[in-house]
Parts: sequence; structure tokens; C-alpha cells
Amino acid sequence: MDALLGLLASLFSRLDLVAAIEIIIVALLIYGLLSLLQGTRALVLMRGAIILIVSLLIIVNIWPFQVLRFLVINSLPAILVAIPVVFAPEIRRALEQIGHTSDWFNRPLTQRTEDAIRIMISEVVKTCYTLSSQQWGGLFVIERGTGLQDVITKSRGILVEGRVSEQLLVNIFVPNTPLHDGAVIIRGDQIIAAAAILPLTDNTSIQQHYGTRHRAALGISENSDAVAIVISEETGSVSVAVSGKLYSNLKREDLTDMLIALLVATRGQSNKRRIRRVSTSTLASLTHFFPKELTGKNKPEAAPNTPNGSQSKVSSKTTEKSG
Ligand SMILES: Nc1ncnc2c1ncn2[C@@H]1O[C@H](COP(=O)(O)OP(=O)(O)OP(=O)(O)O)[C@@H](O)[C@H]1O
Repeated sequence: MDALLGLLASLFSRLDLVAAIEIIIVALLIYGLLSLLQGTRALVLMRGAIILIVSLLIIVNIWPFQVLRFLVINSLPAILVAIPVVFAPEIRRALEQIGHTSDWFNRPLTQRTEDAIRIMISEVVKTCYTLSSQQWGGLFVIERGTGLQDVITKSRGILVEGRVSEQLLVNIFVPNTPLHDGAVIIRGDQIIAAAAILPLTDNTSIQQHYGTRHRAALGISENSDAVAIVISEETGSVSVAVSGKLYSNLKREDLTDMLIALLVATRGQSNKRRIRRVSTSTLASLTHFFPKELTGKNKPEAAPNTPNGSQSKVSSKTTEKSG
């Protein structure tokens, strides 16, 4: 005990202003990193890696396992090299968050732009349920902070450049027409491209019955801060993928509320707090918009309270855990 107190006293005696500032910076960096990783697969991976490394370090310090000790000590630098590879999507998203590449969603929200976004949301929502009633598949990606030009260019998507309207969107997804395969990309209130091929998620924990359309929606939401909306050809269900999570079987009102929360409400905040994408904590505070989460952290099956105090209906089907 005395030794511990002595150690603490010597530590505090060495604490000057520079060290205090450094401690605050390091704490902020760790806090920022954990906030970015919150609710993502990377956090689970990081937790697993920390548990493994700490357990091994404890074992080699307690018992005289020479070979194991050699392996553990020498593999630590290799882990540092592996971090950028394992966490590539998260690092990319963090850097994009700092860079904020898109113009449209970075501008302060004027009344005119807000009205335009609300009209775009209303047209997209109408389209989703028209496609759903016909059981025509559809995939929309709404760009936010991260520019999606490289996705369009790489996949040779067809440039459209037309104002978002239900008629135009439905027309694109009429089965067996030239543009119906792939995704429509929306920037602001404009359709900028159709038939874009998106990166597929490599998340192996999503339900087996989800095919490439849903995997593509998840993929783009993992690689950017875009919001992807999928209409299933098989079931007519409408789902949203955002920040690597898929929310399925959305009703019309849920979808509208969710899109307003993601595209309008957070921009309102961004004027004050310079937040340009929905952070995981914001998503958590919006759980009443998200009836059924299929990937990511398992949500309790109990219906969460809605803002007006009533209970929102939660599908009784099981939710699927991420790895
Ligand atoms: N990488 C991709 N990017 C964009 N769209 C894609 C991609 N891969 C597949 N698609 C679209 O998904 C369609 C195939 O859907 P598939 O049946 O595999 O998916 P699903 O998730 O089961 O959806 P559904 O419930 O509509 O059948 C393709 O015809 C194409 O339009």
C-alpha cells in the first residue's frame, strides 16, 4: 500500500502543465476512437484482440513459458501493422468524417434546401411503397457527407441528372429495363446515377436469405455514411442500411421519420454542433424509428417507447447478431 502511495506521489510530483495537456489530448483521442467504433464490428474485434493480448501477457508473466513469451512479445509489432488492414473501413470512414467531401450536405441548411430534401424524401418514400406493392426490387443510395462519385465512376453507373420524382424512380426500376439492375444514387434532390454497382458487405452474420441487393446496401453503408434503401423483389419489404446496420420491414411512417432524422434533423444540428453525419450515439437516440435491426448489436425484443409515450410495434421475428 505504501509503495503504491509512493508511486502515486512521485507520479503527481512529475505532473506539469505539458503532461496534463498531453493526458487530455490522449484521453480525447481514445474517446473519439471509441465513439467512432461504438456499435460497429470493429469494437467487437478490438475487444477480442485486447482480451487475447492481456490474457497472454498475464500468462507469460506468471509462468516461465519462454517460447510463448518470445512469440507474444515479438508479435506485438505485427499487431500494429495489422490494425490498418483489419480496421480499414472504420479508418476510412473516420478520415472521411474529418474531410467531409460532399458539397450538398455540408452547406448550412437553408429553408429552400430543407424543403428540397423533404420533397425528395417524400418522393423516395412513395416510390419505395409503389415498388413494394408491385414486388419490384429497388435500391437507392442517398449521399450524405461522403461523396459517391468514385463508386459511380468505378462501376460505370449511368449518369442521369434529373430531379427526384416518384415517376422517374419507378420507371428506372421497371423489371427488365436497361437501368433496373443496380442502385440509383441520389445527391440532394437530384438523381445523379442509376445502375451503379455497389461494394458488397463481407459481414457473414447477416441472415442467409438476404441476397446481393441487401448485401450491396449494407456494403455501401459500411464504406460511406450514405443511407441505402432496399425494396425486396421477393417479399416487397422495405429496409434501410446505415452505418453498417440493416433495419428491415419498415412501415411508411417509420421510413419517413428515419429519413428525416438522418437527412434533415441531423443537418439542423450540424449548424450548431458541426455534426455532418449521424453518429452511432445519434442513431441510438433514434431507436424508436428503427423497428427491427438485423445486424450489429442485438437490440432487446421489447418495444421501445416512442416519443409520445406509446409503444412502437416490434416485429416478433428474431433479430440477427453480428459477428
Ligand atoms: N453489387 C451490387 N450493387 C447494386 N445492385 C446489386 C448488386 N448486386 C446485386 N444487385 C441488384 O440485386 C439484384 C439481385 O438481387 P438478389 O435477389 O440477389 O438480392 P436480395 O437481397 O435477395 O433481394 P430481393 O429480396 O430483391 O431478391 C440484381 O439484379 C441487382 O439489381
